[in-house]
Amino acid sequence: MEKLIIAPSILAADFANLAQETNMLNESAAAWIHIDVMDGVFVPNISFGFPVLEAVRKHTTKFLDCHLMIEKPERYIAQFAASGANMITVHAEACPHLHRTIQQIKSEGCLAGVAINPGTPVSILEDVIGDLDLALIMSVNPGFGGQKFISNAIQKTAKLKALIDSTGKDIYLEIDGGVNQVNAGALHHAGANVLVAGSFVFASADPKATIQELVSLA
Ligand SMILES: O=C(CO)[C@H](O)[C@H](O)COP(=O)(O)O
Repeated sequence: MEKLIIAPSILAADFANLAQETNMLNESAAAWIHIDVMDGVFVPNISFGFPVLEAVRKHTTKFLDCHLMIEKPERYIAQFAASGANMITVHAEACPHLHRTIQQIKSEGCLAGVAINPGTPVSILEDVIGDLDLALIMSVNPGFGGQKFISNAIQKTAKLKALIDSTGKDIYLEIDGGVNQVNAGALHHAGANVLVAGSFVFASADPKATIQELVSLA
């Protein structure tokens, strides 16, 4: 089966010890680090922005996967790119001109992703899928870590995998929210090749072993 990338979300990390948390991820089997940016408008929570991204970037050469849960993200793409993002993922629901925003991300030298909420159908991606480097299915309603996995995400993953395959291109298929050892195998089997995991990793007794456990599912 295809290689599986684990992207631990630092939303669940200890922010007072971010350097140590990042160093732990550097030593782990996680290929990516997931950065959850929330604006208190698109989602009912505020997380962090550029200073935290810059701080993590200072301590790692790993791939930084930035998930923007913000309204009209086109206002800030250049600054996220300059702050160290490798992938910038915007929400389809938050972009009045989605195609233009995807092109803007690429023009800043980053890979471009689009995320969809649990209530948004995969079909919304049909007309942009060929332009994407990554498509992300939210398996919780965005805004908070530690929520319960919505199992319908597994069927959505299979639908998105079929859409990606129809392009003939290599496009990452990422799942975010409530990922753990119980659902990770089914998600990978349905076609996901990037799994975000926040609380499952950081609340575990041995985060590096937990990451290795998820990677080993592939
Ligand atoms: O985007 C997010 C919330 O909006 C988080 O990345 C996601 O919820 C991961 O956290 P957990 O693994 O604890 O569910």
